[in-house]
Amino acid sequence: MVGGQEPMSLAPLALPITNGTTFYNKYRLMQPIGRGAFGEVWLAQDQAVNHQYAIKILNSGIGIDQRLREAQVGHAFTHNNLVRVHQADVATDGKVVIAMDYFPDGSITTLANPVNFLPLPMALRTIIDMLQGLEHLHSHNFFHNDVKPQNILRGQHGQAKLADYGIVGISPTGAPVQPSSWYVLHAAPETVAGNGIEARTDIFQTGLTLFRLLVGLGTLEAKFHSLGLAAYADALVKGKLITRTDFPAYIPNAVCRAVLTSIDPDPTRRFQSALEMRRALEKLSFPGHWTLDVSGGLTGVDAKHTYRFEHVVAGCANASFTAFKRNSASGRETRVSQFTEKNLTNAGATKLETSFIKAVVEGIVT
Ligand SMILES: Nc1ncnc2c1ncn2[C@@H]1O[C@H](COP(=O)(O)OP(=O)(O)OP(=O)(O)O)[C@@H](O)[C@H]1O
Repeated sequence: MVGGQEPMSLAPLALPITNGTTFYNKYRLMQPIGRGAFGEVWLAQDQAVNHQYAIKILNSGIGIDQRLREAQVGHAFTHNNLVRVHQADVATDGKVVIAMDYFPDGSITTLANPVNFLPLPMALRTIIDMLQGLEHLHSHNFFHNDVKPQNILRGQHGQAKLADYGIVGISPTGAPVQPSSWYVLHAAPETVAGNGIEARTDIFQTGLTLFRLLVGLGTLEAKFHSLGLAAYADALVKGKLITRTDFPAYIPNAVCRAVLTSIDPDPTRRFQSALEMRRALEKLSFPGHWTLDVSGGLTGVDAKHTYRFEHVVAGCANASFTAFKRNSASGRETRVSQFTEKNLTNAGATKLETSFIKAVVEGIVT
């Protein structure tokens, strides 16, 4: 059970963190696989049972109890969508070493296309999976409080696994608790206002995570850098940081609404539970989506075709829009006459482009 009571033994030596170092006579470090604010993560071989683990080595900047709590939370739950911690220990130099399941595919951020977003079905699937992990944590009154793309790992069968329990809040009753810290890009209004974290705070962070998966992993960071901390927090609190216009045309309205509901500044207007949010997302299914091809152009994809378009502007009142679809099996490309027109204004061509993009997602291109 969580609560600082796990047995621990002191490792005899403060060891260097480098290839070949062996912790606790069994975890032999093989290669670094990631770095966070509080330490680093290594792939290690457990020489006793011949199995690979991810070893997180947490530096001594924060108290041992708090760092061990991360391990205790990760050890307390066994769930298909939560990363499991197997063991933890404290070295004599104060480093905390945590052994957890190793996921060779890393975080879902590795699936992003050249402009840093995930295909719509993959983004929705990831969040639906991850919400099941959150449901499990919430059912025990644990609030994750660090939901973000880097903390969602890819399991053996492609399923999303929520990781990193470093700033989890544990509530005896389910009431809000004060977090030890929070991730500034995803800070919910109630957290900024000093009212702590609760299950709906994780919903807020999940909404921002979904937004980043759909629109661009770096989108919030870019807003943060252009606005500065105070204006960014103010916009989040007022519900103005992300509006409908921040979503490109290839994100369906129902998905935009789900994101905007989950990041409503008023927790009572968000999805009220991870289950409610999951059920809402499970209803959203689209035959097509758009991604970027290697040359930087948008490419539509569905089960049978790929789609592209040419939007040519020859003068202020002389634009044309041509839509194409290519049969994926035969490779044959044809024009889509329903969405092809000449002698348009640029605004008219842009309108047709938006309609085509949406039609591909909704599967209504004939
Ligand atoms: N169990 C694991 N298996 C495979 N890769 C992992 C595992 N745990 C973490 N990683 C990789 O290491 C990276 C760093 O993880 P870590 O939890 O230390 O930091 P973070 O979440 O990125 O940052 P912070 O600690 O600042 O929130 C992750 O983004 C992921 O790519």
